[in-house]
Amino acid sequence: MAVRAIEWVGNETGLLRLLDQTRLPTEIEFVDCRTVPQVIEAIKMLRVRGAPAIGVSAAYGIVLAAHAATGDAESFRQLMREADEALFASRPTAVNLGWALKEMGQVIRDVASRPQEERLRALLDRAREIESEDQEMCMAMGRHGGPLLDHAKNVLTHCNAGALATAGEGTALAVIFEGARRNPGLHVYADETRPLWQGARLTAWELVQNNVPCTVICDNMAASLMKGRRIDAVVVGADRITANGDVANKIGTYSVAVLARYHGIPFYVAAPSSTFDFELASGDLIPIEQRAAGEVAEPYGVRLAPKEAGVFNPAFDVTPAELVTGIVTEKGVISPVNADAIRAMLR
Ligand SMILES: CSC[C@H]1O[C@H](OP(=O)(O)O)[C@H](O)[C@@H]1O
Repeated sequence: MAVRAIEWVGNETGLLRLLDQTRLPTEIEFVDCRTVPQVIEAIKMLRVRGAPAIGVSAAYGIVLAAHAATGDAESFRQLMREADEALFASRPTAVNLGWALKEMGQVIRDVASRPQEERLRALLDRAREIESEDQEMCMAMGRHGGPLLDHAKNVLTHCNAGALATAGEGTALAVIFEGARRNPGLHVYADETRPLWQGARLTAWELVQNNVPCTVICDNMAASLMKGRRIDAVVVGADRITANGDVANKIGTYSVAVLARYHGIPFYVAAPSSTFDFELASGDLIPIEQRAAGEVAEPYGVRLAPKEAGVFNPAFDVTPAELVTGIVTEKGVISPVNADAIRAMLR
């Protein structure tokens, strides 16, 4: 994809340029972040979104924080701790955010007593590594997952787990793009993914940009397509996978997984090792982000429900491991999913 979701511009004193995904698919606009609050606003407003992309953006946010942390070692540590906590609090479900901040935290501890120029260079080097590692993991997930679609005609995906959600080609979409390269007849059904339409606005845009045939459907249409034997496989991304293989992903993923199981359709999850949270035993422990009522009841300022009505707007749900046919990681496909298989593959 020619347009990058995330780009560090310049040297150690540079800035973080983010593609503003709230403007897609009709406008290509960027936001230049020079401060941590600007990065936090972009994450909270989903200008940048997707578990790996959030992690990479937070890593660069730590570099931006260091620009202002020019004092002695103790004041540096204090300011960086405040930046870490503020970035960590921006969105609670995607574990990649916390993972990236932990990685940057190690560098902060290592360089706190060094001159400022050395601090900035070390932090930028690690943030760039996190970005390039994610790019490599996306390619590897494509390699491992693409063959799963060799005999598929139609694949369904939910939300957006593509280049817009990562630093590379995506997770689920990396599998689908490689699947389309190996199997040129592959067609994709993209759930629109209410309430923020990541599927219609972002996944369809990425597929069209990459000349992969796709059809946008409402989230309530997948069942009929499956009943009509129009779906051969499902591939989705993930925001957090717990030690037992339970998967947190965009709201609506669990519904798709139940439907796929009922109709005997393989349900794959694509996620890098940075999406696994071995500190949580099961998915019921995953913090689920609750978002504003307006996203459901008044999108783009159009009132769709009475103000007096309550609104339920969880951003994610949890699919139990037993509904997952396999998890595509950068180290291979874990199937059938279980805690031992995950640990053996990723540790
Ligand atoms: C490759 S992670 C993509 C993952 O993130 C999305 O959530 P959001 O758009 O709210 O950041 C969705 O759950 C995707 O599957």
